[in-house]
Amino acid sequence: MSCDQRLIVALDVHNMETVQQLVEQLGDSVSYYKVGMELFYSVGSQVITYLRQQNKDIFLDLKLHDIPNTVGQGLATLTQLGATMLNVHASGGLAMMQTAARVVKNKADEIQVQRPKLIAVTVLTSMNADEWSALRYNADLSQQVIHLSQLAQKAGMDGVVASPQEAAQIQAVCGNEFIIVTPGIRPSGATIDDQSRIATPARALKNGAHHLVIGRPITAAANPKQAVKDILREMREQA
Ligand SMILES: O=C(O)c1cc(=O)[nH]c(=O)n1[C@@H]1O[C@H](COP(=O)(O)O)[C@@H](O)[C@H]1O
Repeated sequence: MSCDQRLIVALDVHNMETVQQLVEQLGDSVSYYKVGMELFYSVGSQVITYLRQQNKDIFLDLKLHDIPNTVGQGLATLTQLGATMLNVHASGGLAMMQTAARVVKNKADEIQVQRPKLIAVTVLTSMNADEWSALRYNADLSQQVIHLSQLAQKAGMDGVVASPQEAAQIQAVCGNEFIIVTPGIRPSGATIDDQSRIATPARALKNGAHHLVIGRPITAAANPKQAVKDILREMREQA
């Protein structure tokens, strides 16, 4: 089974033993993994070292959201770990994202490594219309996702994290080169869990997503390797 760079498997587990079991089991069928808060806060940078040794690409998803200086200093350290992609929250604002982009570029140049891609989280895929209106922003949810995508592009981000339901609109306003990463992917019949704005892998790709982030439908499956196989087949049918 060949791998597909468009699939990013979210390693939302909290020890190295489980990581190694999953990565060994999935073998060559998966080349790109996401390390998020649960795993990074539990085991630290050893998981990045391990995945690099396995020649895997890594999306280090720590969703930084703070004042520009703090985010910049945090990213300067993270840039040294060797992840393929890092992220911040777009709602941290234009100045914060500009600082983030500048710091990552400067640090990568300084230590002579490939610059990690830097993307911005728009509105979390777990959020539905009711929850959104309780936050009392002026724009409606999808308008806000598009607005934050444009702001991220203006700040020099390489792309955004958004739901597959907004991907087509983002592509229309930000163009094909702007990376769209979509979690909230559920193959038909899968448990929805805490996600809200979801789509199938096929629909997400049709809408213009470059990368699909998929966690529990694979990691909690009785047979994760078979789950990947089924998802890759569906993705290829869309190619
Ligand atoms: O930045 C992310 O990766 C992210 C953003 C978002 O809006 N929604 C979202 O679900 N994610 C992450 O994507 C993964 C989705 O996992 P599953 O719901 O298990 O497929 C989780 O690791 C989330 O942290």
